Parts: sequence; C-alpha cells; structure tokens
Amino acid sequence: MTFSWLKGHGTENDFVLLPDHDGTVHGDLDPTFVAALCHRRRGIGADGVLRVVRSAATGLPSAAEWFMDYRNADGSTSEMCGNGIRVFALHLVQEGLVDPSGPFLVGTRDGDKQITVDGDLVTVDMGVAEVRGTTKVTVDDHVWEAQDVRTGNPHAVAFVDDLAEAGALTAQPEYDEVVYPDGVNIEFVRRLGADHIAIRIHERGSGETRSCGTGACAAAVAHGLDHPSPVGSTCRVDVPGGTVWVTRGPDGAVALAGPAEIVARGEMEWIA
Ligand SMILES: N[C@@H](CCC[C@H](N)C(=O)O)C(=O)O
Repeated sequence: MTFSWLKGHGTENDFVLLPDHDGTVHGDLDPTFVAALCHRRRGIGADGVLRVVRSAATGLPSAAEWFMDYRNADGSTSEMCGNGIRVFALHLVQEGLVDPSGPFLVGTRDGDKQITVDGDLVTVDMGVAEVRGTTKVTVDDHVWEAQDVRTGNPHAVAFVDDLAEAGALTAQPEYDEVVYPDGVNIEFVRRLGADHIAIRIHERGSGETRSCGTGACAAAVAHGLDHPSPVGSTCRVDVPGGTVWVTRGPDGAVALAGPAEIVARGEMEWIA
C-alpha cells in the first residue's frame, strides 16, 4: 500500500504527518507501525506521528472539522501535543484545508483548541493549566521536588541551577506512579528572569526531545508560582531546539506561540 506523508517540526520537536482525511487509509493506527516509522535508525525518525483526519471519522467528540490524532514515538497516544498542533495547523493552512484569515479549531483528545496562524508563527489557546501540588522526580541518586502541572497531558516540573544537572537523560527519570499512573513528561527548568526560562524535557513515550510545547506551558506556569506576572504577560521559554512563548490568560489559561515548518513530503510504500 502506498500513502502520502510529510515531515515537519516545531522548534525541532519533529513529526511524521499522515494525511488520512476520511480515516480510510490508516484507520486505527497500529502502534508497532508508528514506532517503526519514528525509529531514528530503522525508520524515518520522529518524536511522534500526527494523523490528519476529519473529526467525523474518529468517533471522538469535537466540533472542529480536523482532528490531530497524535501518537508518541513508541506508538502510545497522548491527549495533547503543543508543538505537534502547530505543525498540524500549518499543514492545514498550506494545503488549503482551513481558512487562515481568522482563528480556527483543531480537535484533540484534550478537546478542541483554537489556533491562529500568522506566517510560520502559530499560536494555540491551550486552555487552563492545572497546578496540583508537589511531587518528586529522580535521576540516579539526585532527587528534585517538582510541581505537578497538567496542560492537557501530565507534567512534573523540576527547577535546577544548571540544565546539565539532569545528566544525559537517556533513561526514564523515576517518578511517583501513584500521582502519574499513565506516565509523565518531565521538565527540568532553569530560571533566567521574571519572564524567561530555559528547559530540557524527557517526554513520556518519546524520550528526551528538543522541545515540548505542553511542557513549555507547564514550566512557565510553575515558574509563575514564584514569579507572578500579570495576565497578558509572556514568558520566553528557551528549549534545546529554539524558543517558544507562553502568554498568561485569565483564570489560569495559557497560549503557546512558536514557529512551525513542513520540511518534506512524499509518497511512501512501507515495506519493512
Ligand atoms: N511534544 C509534545 C508532547 C507530546 C505528548 C507527550 N509525550 C505525552 O505523552 O504526553 C508537545 O509539544 O507538547
């Protein structure tokens, strides 16, 4: 079977996009296939897969025409992906599938998100970030207190003096499985100013990545607990793959802005 695919990234958090508009090409994506596509040595290589499908074809509740069916590199699903949805939205615009002259909705497992596209800068209303309290994360013998923040998906945010403190991050840091029964994304955060932080991320299902949009939002919100800023203020978040911006909205809502790019497209026959 041949099918079309694209490759894109948002601050080097990279994705294979699989157009499947009516759900007839890939159906319920096989996790083994997703993991094979994403493998950095044996596949195309990506942090995740974005299946581009009409909401009506998913059976999931959404008022949006288009649904981002997101998968991690290991084939698992997640509720939300902040970089992926920016890449997804840019793809919809480039293919003429949405009207970019105003905001439009994209469906996700975390509900519908409002998107605004201005050139290659894509802004997502991420909704309310929920701060649940403190937890712990551990790498080798080093234990950090962390904030439990939910930005559609689960995050543990630990503050460090130096991003190298977290080590190579080649293995899953330890976390409290009672707090996070479905796994967790972990951010290590260095404070650089009242509205400026730098982060490293170990993602559930994908390992260390060059960026994480939901993680940037979680980190900015956790930083804001000690550096409160007014509604409308923007926190700059430096990630290994670039910079994204998190703007505080009313009542705990946040908006994520950053670049997105589609870098390749083609037809593929998967023969492995
Ligand atoms: N890279 C993403 C987050 C992807 C999902 C995450 N790994 C999870 O399992 O929750 C982002 O940009 O937000």
